[in-house]
Amino acid sequence: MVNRPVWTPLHTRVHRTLQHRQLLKRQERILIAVSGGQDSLCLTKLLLDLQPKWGWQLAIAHCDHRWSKDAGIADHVEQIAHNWQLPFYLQIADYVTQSEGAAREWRYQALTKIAASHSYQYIVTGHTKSDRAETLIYNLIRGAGADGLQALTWQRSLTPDLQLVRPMLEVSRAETFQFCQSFKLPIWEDVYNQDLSYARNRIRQELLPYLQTHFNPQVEQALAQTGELLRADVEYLEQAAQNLRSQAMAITPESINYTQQNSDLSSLNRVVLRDAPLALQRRVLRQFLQAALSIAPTFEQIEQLTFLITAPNRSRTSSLPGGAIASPKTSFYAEVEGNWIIIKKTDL
Ligand SMILES: Nc1ncnc2c1ncn2[C@@H]1O[C@H](COP(=O)(O)OP(=O)(O)OP(=O)(O)O)[C@@H](O)[C@H]1O
Repeated sequence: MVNRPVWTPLHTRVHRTLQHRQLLKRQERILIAVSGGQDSLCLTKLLLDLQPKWGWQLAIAHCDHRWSKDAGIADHVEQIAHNWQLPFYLQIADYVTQSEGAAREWRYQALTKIAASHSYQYIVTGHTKSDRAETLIYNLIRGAGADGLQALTWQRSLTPDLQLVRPMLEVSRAETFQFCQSFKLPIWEDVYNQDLSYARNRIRQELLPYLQTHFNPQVEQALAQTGELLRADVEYLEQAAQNLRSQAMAITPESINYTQQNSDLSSLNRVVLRDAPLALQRRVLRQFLQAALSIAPTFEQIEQLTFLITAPNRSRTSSLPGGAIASPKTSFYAEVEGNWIIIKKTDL
């Protein structure tokens, strides 16, 4: 007789979320990113139990940052994969990453590499509603716009063939803990989670409990909802900005003239932008700078370009960084020529 998994309300919720949001397809090959902590263990158990309904092929991937305090986690996760009879893939960092940010970047690269070499179309992570609330606060303090505050999204493309999916953004950390307890899942206690020198940990352990006690007992839920509302707003605005940008960059005899004169530079028709709302103007200009110079523009750089939409002929920005296309001998700036805002290059 086949042992049916014990079904909980959380199983039903995640199953419905996957259906409703169309996050994962049936029969797909899915790589679960497992750190060994409560969230990714909870996710693995849920997907394993849902697997007969969806026909997925599941596997576990773990990234070893080679931090001394992490010694033993990789073996622990491998043992879990073995017990659940799932394929296990391990990537070990070539060198020890220092910052949280660098570790995260390496981790996503490592996961992408595993997925590409074993033909997985999805990587799933155990991010929760609590992570969403923390990320929102973290980015708010650093001065992010709506894009930073939408924080974690349900899915995004890592490469044209690979999606990152976060199926548990409506589940709280308290719930994943409860779930792991009730199924006696072997959680690895991450010692870094106690270290208050990491901003995220201080937000989780001090700031959120403070807000909960003194301002709103449901603060986590409220912040996660704000993140979700902003996610939909950002998606809509980005799409509208892309449409407007293609109009402003449409090839006309005038623009051909400019591109012939300056074959490597980009131009944008400012007349098309003039009557657009400021929110769209800023987004178009950010996309334009990103595409032309391969940079993530700052607030000030975007503001300088926004000013050019109505500025007199020949107005220009101060020097702009060249990102991937920079060399020590060149610098860039944007200048108004008639109806056009043009990115120009000067040789120093
Ligand atoms: N070492 C690891 N190996 C594999 N997966 C990991 C590892 N660390 C984290 N993950 C995955 O990422 C999820 C989030 O982990 P955590 O919150 O620690 O990372 P984070 O740095 O905040 O991530 P992000 O920047 O994506 O928000 C985990 O639930 C797990 O799915």
